[in-house]
Amino acid sequence: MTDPSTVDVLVTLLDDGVPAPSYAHPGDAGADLVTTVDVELAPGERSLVPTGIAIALPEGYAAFVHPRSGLAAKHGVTVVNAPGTIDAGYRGEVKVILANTDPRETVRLQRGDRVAQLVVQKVEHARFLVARNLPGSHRGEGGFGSSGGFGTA
Ligand SMILES: O=c1ccn([C@H]2C[C@H](O)[C@@H](COP(=O)(O)OP(=O)(O)OP(=O)(O)O)O2)c(=O)[nH]1
Ligand SMILES: [Mg+2]
Repeated sequence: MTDPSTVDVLVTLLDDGVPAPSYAHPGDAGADLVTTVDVELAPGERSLVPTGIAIALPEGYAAFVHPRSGLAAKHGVTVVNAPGTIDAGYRGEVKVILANTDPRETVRLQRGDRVAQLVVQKVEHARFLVARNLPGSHRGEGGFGSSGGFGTA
């Protein structure tokens, strides 16, 4: 497999001992983010978690904070606003809004744990052209399960 194309992103490390984001495997889409603090999440609780990094994305890019599937599957930990959007112009600390969806178990995360992953993507800016009518399409206005789905289809 060939490696994905790359883009240079400047990172400042705001916390000694916190690594720059890194990809666990060469072809991974997401670079792991760690928490700089210990976090305890009771069932249903959420927390704004610092990652110890700030980044400068080139114009025309954004980064998206995604949950990690292992934490989600094993512990019910997710990112509330998934995917969180990091704008190219944002220079503050990247933070992750974690929540514990498990109905019973408290989750304890430790400083240095990888809690989310950052996906860097090219983004387009739209010119929103106001029109009275939109061109027809096969789907039309159908949505929200119009193509069938579970059980009663
Ligand atoms: O998961 C996230 C989401 C956002 N941000 C930072 C970077 C982003 O550029 C900024 C604003 O995010 P967003 O536009 O989603 O939040 P908002 O509620 O619209 O705030 P604002 O009025 O500052 O745009 O907050 C994070 O660090 N983590
Ligand atoms: Mg905003």
